[in-house]
Amino acid sequence: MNESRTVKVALLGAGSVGSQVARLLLEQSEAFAQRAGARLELVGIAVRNVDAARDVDLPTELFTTDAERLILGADFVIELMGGIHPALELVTLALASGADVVTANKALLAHHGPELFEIAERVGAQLYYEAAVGGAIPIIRPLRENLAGDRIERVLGIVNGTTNYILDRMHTEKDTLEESLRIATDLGYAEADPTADIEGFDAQQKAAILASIAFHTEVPVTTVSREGITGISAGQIADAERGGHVVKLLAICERVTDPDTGIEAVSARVHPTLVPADHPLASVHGGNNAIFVESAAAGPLMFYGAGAGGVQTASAVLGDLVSAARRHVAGGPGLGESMDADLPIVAPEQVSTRYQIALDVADEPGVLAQVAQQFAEHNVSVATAEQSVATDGGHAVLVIGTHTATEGALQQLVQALAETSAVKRVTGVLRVLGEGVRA
Ligand SMILES: NC(=O)C1=CN([C@@H]2O[C@H](COP(=O)(O)OP(=O)(O)OC[C@H]3O[C@@H](n4cnc5c(N)ncnc54)[C@H](O)[C@@H]3O)[C@@H](O)[C@H]2O)C=CC1
Ligand SMILES: N[C@@H](CC=O)C(=O)O
Ligand code: NA
Repeated sequence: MNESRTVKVALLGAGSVGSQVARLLLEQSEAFAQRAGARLELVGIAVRNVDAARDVDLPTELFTTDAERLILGADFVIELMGGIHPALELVTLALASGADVVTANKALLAHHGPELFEIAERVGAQLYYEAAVGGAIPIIRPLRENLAGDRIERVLGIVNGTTNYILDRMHTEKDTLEESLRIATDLGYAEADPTADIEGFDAQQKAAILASIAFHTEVPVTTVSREGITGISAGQIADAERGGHVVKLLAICERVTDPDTGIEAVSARVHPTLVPADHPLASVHGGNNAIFVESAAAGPLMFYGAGAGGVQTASAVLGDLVSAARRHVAGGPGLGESMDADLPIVAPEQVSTRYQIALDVADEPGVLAQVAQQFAEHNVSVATAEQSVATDGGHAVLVIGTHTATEGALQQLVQALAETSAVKRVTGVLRVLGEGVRA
């Protein structure tokens, strides 16, 4: 190895993740030089305001507002600004100029991945993105490299640290969504606009990325059905606990085979899910993430750890940088993205799962029969039913668990229930995680 060689690294963004990447890159330059076979010189950090206060002390002379100029003088560009614009234009510029790019930007990859990978392939540059899914957890490289010789059936888990932190506090501290989000933001977990977290857009983007790699199929982010956690009430959390569950926001990506035709397709979705309290996913606390991968030969694998946080995510970014630098020094082609399977995508209404439906109903005879009739008419089979009188005594609460039903049938059923005279209100609909890691 020739550590006297130097490669130039430009950093875009010095927020929660970027400031930690810069600090570690400066503090551990000797160790990185040994591992990469070249000195990784941080030549500049592009920010919006060079005088802004920062959590980490970094040499002021590194800061610039001229991102384009910085990029054009670099061998590697680390993009940690977030958002689509100007990240898209800057990453495009970097790749087109032949620089390898490391990014943690799932929004950018989910919306513009194919065009960026195409530019990278055309010019022989590399685009690395381990930090974009699961923060510090190695999951992109295992899917792209270690499992490239296997057939993946399902990727399922918790992929957003902010919402896991919030739901965890709603269970354990009986805290509100708003207060928990404030703390998650202070901890550096949340996106610049936390709507991305709580409405499930961030998890949707991650699901699109995971499904694309796992099934060798371009899965557009718009085909991933999404429901966030803003509709989850303290009452639903209490009901979940009474029924031996916890509520988790899950991303579920699976290969499904039509039993009649044998045709395979991909389904990807994100929604709050009732997880049995003794399931491993129920023990994933705080900002942690956990992702199960089920594959034909390897069987079930679980990836667990810090899914958000500045310094934790910096680990994944720097791992990519060292890999990229080694390839740069050693030469040779990097890994290509293989989207050759090109499977069709399952329409959201055809996805099957189990549900739990909570209803406020009139406390009078004949109600159960009316409700049961709606289930029968919509071909949704009842697995469990529990009725209790509401604390105000004015009505009854009915919680019904279903056998597996399609999303389409479920939506029609919920609408019909809402219009049934005995039903005062449909208070909650949650999907239920099935046997093993299935949903
Ligand atoms: N915070 C976390 O736990 C994780 C974040 N990510 C991703 O990493 C990226 C960065 O996230 P954070 O560090 O949390 O964001 P942040 O909001 O804390 O930092 C963003 C930085 O980029 C700079 N920036 C934004 N727009 C700019 C522009 N137009 N020109 C120049 N500078 C600009 C900001 O001034 C700030 O320094 C995002 O893509 C995020 O989704 C990924 C995994 C975990
Ligand atoms: N906002 C994201 C950050 C990491 O991807 C999250 O909370 O998971
Ligand atoms: Na990761």
